[in-house]
Amino acid sequence: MTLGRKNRRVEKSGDQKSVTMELMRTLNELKRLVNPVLDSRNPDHHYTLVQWPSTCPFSHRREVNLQQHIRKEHLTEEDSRSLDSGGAENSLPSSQTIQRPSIKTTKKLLYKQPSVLMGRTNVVTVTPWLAPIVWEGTFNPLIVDSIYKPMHLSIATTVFAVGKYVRFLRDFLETAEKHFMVDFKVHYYIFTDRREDVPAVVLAPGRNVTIIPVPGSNRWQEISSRRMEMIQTTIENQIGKEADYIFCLDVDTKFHGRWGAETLSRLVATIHPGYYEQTHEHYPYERRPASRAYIPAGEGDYYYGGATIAGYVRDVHKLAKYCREQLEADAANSIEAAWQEESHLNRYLLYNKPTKILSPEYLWQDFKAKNNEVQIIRFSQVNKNYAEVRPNVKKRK
Ligand SMILES: CC(=O)N[C@H]1[C@@H](OP(=O)(O)OP(=O)(O)OC[C@H]2O[C@@H](n3ccc(=O)[nH]c3=O)[C@H](O)[C@@H]2O)O[C@H](CO)[C@H](O)[C@@H]1O
Ligand SMILES: [Mn+2]
Repeated sequence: MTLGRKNRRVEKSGDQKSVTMELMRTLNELKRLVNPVLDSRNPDHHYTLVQWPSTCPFSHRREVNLQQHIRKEHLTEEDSRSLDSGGAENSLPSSQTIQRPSIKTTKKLLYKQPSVLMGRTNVVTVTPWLAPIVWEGTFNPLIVDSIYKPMHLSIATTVFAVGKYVRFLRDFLETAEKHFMVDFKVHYYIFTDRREDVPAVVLAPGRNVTIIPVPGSNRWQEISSRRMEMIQTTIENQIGKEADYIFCLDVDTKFHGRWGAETLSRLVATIHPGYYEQTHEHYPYERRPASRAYIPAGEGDYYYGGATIAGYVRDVHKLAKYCREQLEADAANSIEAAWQEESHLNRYLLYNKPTKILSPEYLWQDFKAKNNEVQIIRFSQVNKNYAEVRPNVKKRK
């Protein structure tokens, strides 16, 4: 990313001095907006005075004006698009366009007025970095749908059904058709070594399935972990060109309630239902410094489940690539993290905070009784006979 050559020097006359001071202050703000585009300490970066409309005070409009100026004068169209999509490092083809919701409803809606004083009180609904934690009662589905449905988003959904886990597919797909991203374009990518056992499930219009053959394995840990590599490569080869958002879900699950556009964001993680009442010293993070998934004592926000990861395709690609690389580095050192890719995921999310968090409503376990916090179970792991379905046995979590 380079700045235009034409603006090389600061041109200053007497009464412009205070304006210059103000501009200098504004530069700091600007850095927040366009960082790493502009850095006043960088000798390669230059700034110039811009004609300011006399009627325009230094108010909220300055941000808009400065952004427009920078876009017009200094950024290529591609840079501009990169900023629009969060400025994240992009290893995907630039043809991938990511739509962002404009907070605009297409028609007049009647709904209960939101309050600034009343809301959920028995749960925390925002993280300390101001990402929402999605619970029943924190969003109005009517408003959410009216914003997102007109955007005609494409949602990729990956699910692995390797070996005996193919038996979970029918319930997964049938319940997803009832509850998961209803009225959206959903493309399921089913990774399996048993193509002939994939059930034929009737899908709503605009929804389809692609089966991707994968090898079997005699270690469930390997099957679970290898998902990261396959998600990474399938995004590079196919999903990156087709979808706006991606969900990566466990197959030994069923949907029981709405899972809609309230779950869309740049990087979405789900709180694991087994640990949300505990503090981080009790989380099953990887505690051996020899593993790349290591999280030292005293650190940690939440414990995230490996069963649901979601977000913009490019952000999930970055996460999957990271986990794959860490898993491979560990394997080269003959170490396997406590909970395989879930351990690496937790480390990644500690240092790359999710932009939205789904409460345990979105990842429950059938053997757990519902409690006061969880007013609705939307998605839950079915009870399974581990010894029977897994190619090798390991104690359950
Ligand atoms: C609730 C939750 O967060 N679950 C996570 C947890 O245990 P789980 O007990 O949920 O792991 P699991 O046995 O469901 O395996 C994870 C997923 O891998 C696939 N699979 C696994 C084995 C097999 O023989 N065939 C097959 O297809 C399948 O899609 C399954 O849903 O820890 C795992 C660590 O590795 C994963 O992070 C899971 O997502
Ligand atoms: Mn599972």
